[in-house]
Amino acid sequence: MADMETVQGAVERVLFEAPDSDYIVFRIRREDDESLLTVTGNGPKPLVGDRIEIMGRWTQHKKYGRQMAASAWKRLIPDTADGIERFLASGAVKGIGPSLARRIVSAFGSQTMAVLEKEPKRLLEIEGIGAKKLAVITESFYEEKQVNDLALDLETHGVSGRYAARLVQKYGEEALYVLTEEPYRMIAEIDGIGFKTADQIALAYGMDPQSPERLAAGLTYVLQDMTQNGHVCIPDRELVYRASLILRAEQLMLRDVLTEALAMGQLCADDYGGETYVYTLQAYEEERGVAERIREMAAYTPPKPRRHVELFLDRWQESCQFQLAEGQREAVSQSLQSGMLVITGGPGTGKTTVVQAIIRLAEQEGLRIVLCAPTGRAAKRLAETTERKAKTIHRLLVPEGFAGGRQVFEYNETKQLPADLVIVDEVSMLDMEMLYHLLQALSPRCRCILVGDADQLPSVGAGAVLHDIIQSEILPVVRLQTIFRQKEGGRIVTNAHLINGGRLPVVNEDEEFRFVEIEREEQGADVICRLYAAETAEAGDKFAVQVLSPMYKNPCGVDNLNAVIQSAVNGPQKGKGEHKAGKVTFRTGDKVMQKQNNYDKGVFNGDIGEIFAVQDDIVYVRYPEQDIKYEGQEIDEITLAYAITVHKSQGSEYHTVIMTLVNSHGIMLQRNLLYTAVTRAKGKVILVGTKAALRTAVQNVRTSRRFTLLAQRLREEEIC
Ligand SMILES: Nc1ncnc2c1ncn2[C@@H]1O[C@H](COP(=O)(O)OP(=O)(O)OP(=O)(O)O)[C@@H](O)[C@H]1O
Repeated sequence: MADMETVQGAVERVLFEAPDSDYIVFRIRREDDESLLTVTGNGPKPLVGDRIEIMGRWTQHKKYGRQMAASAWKRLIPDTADGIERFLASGAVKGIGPSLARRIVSAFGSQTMAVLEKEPKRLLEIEGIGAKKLAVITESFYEEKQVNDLALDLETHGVSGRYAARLVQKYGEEALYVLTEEPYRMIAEIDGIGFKTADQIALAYGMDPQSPERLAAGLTYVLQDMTQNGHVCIPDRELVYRASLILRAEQLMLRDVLTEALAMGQLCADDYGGETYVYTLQAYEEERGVAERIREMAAYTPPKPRRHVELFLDRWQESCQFQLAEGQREAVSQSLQSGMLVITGGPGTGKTTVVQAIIRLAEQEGLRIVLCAPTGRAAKRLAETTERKAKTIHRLLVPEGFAGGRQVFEYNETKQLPADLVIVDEVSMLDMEMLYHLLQALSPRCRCILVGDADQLPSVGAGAVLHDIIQSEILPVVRLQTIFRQKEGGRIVTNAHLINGGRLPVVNEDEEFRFVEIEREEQGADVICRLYAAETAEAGDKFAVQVLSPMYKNPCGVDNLNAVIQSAVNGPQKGKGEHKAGKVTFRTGDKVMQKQNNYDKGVFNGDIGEIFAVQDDIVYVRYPEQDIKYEGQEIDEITLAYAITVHKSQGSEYHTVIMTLVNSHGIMLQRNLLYTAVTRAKGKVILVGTKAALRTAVQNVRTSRRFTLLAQRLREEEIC
């Protein structure tokens, strides 16, 4: 381009770094005339002292005068002995630290870089460098050079150079080939590159926007994105339509590419009710596998218990000094005689009591019992209420890494769990993938009992398995309806049932269930902040109080609530450790939540802890079970958790729940969302918002439909 210029110089100072992008401003001293120059642009942050070459355009800043708006920069190999020593001492080349850098440069002077590049064997002359060290140094030097060259190439194509290191690490010398010929491979093969980035790169490197590779990658992206939103499959028309919007491509061409992908076995599809539903291979296998196993289990009738169940129940009732309700008796008597049984009921309807009785009976029968739940918190509670061991399904199956992008477990269809009865609690949180792996690991003679509340929000992962299983009517389902809990939490329980029945909760009759009305939404965050501070002070424990909101945005959304509460209860203070990560600043004392499962660290999506130390770019978090250290990029896995979404609160319990309900939450004002929020509280609920929003939430039974054919497969309807 005509007005582009190239300037070389050494970086003097980094003046500004944007917190949420790679935009930076820095100053260099030019090599040609020794003058200072301010450079602005997006790209990898150079180190002070780096010798760099900048490609850019001159601009005139109103206040700061003449600057260069860089479109790209690359690190140049330093050319003075001093610069080379600084470069080597910076750790840029593996195996060389400050003292070795000094020795090397004093031996080769300004020729050091030429030696490293062309005659690396001469490094053996230096004390402390043997054959092994030489190999490390040469390899690292070569890689550094490759990364640098590739970063420039990316930048000149208008793509951030920050991907260069990962690309070189994965593809080595093939990196440029992948960028130009097979860019969509990066989605599956490079961490942190999704469809959008790969597509940006592909287009920048000249990919035809209508090319079949691009359209196929786009279709898979839309399909996977739908799965992230809870769908197991998607009608082909909707898939093609959505993809056409994202890719700006013709629907007719997309349809051809879809037909080809189906013919090649890259995607799967089934027809039902005049509609074609498209699946990823994995989702297809899982849905069919789950349906097949459930049908087998439904057909299995286990041997009768040796003990007389009615007699057992009479004795058991004596020990707990109350009469079991009919539904509860039915659940216990069916428990050992069904291959698979569902027990569902709202809060306080006696599910735990039934599970305790079933365990006792099964123990007397000498059965090997396994207790599990979808999340760590649910498993922990199950262990507490039953006084037995309980694990997450994931831990129970023993993860053994990944194969072909899929989790592999020690227990599976070939090696089955040593169990005669598996009880799964909190099954509303169970998604298709986890249920698939669990069912694969059960032997044909193992019974399985699913316990949960079908009116809770569906799982975060894909599917609506509890709902589908109940709807299919192929398994015995015991519905517990009598509410037993009367003492603490009684008002919460009755109100939860009122909400679930479409009636307004009884509020402000006592301290247990309050409604704090606000006139303007802008007031909401301050009101909630004051309530949060007062409630945590009263409870003496910040984990006992949880603020919930249906969504992230808006003045009463999670993001703003966290910002307001954090600045009120844990603002900046001299000596208090801080780490800035994008728009959020984490401080010692902050309540934080893990956003995704991290099996290596043993910390899971939704786990809540407290930051107990911050050091540079290391954040230490104390969880109830263990302390975890987050370093560098890992810090992206946590977020502030003074307020969290209702979805993230699923499966957790708190003493006090403060929940916002305002009109701008719009379509998120849903009955099962409010019901889920309210049932998280054991001691107190405080709703903050408007009566109109509360009414809308109670009346709105519209929940977003999830595309799945599990119920139809279970009923063996015609699917082809
Ligand atoms: N048949 C019954 N008669 C009287 N009290 C009962 C009966 N069944 C259970 N309870 C009592 O009711 C309370 C709630 O029961 P339980 O904990 O089993 O319900 P739950 O459905 O598991 O509740 P949640 O889902 O809220 O944990 C307990 O104190 C329990 O002892």
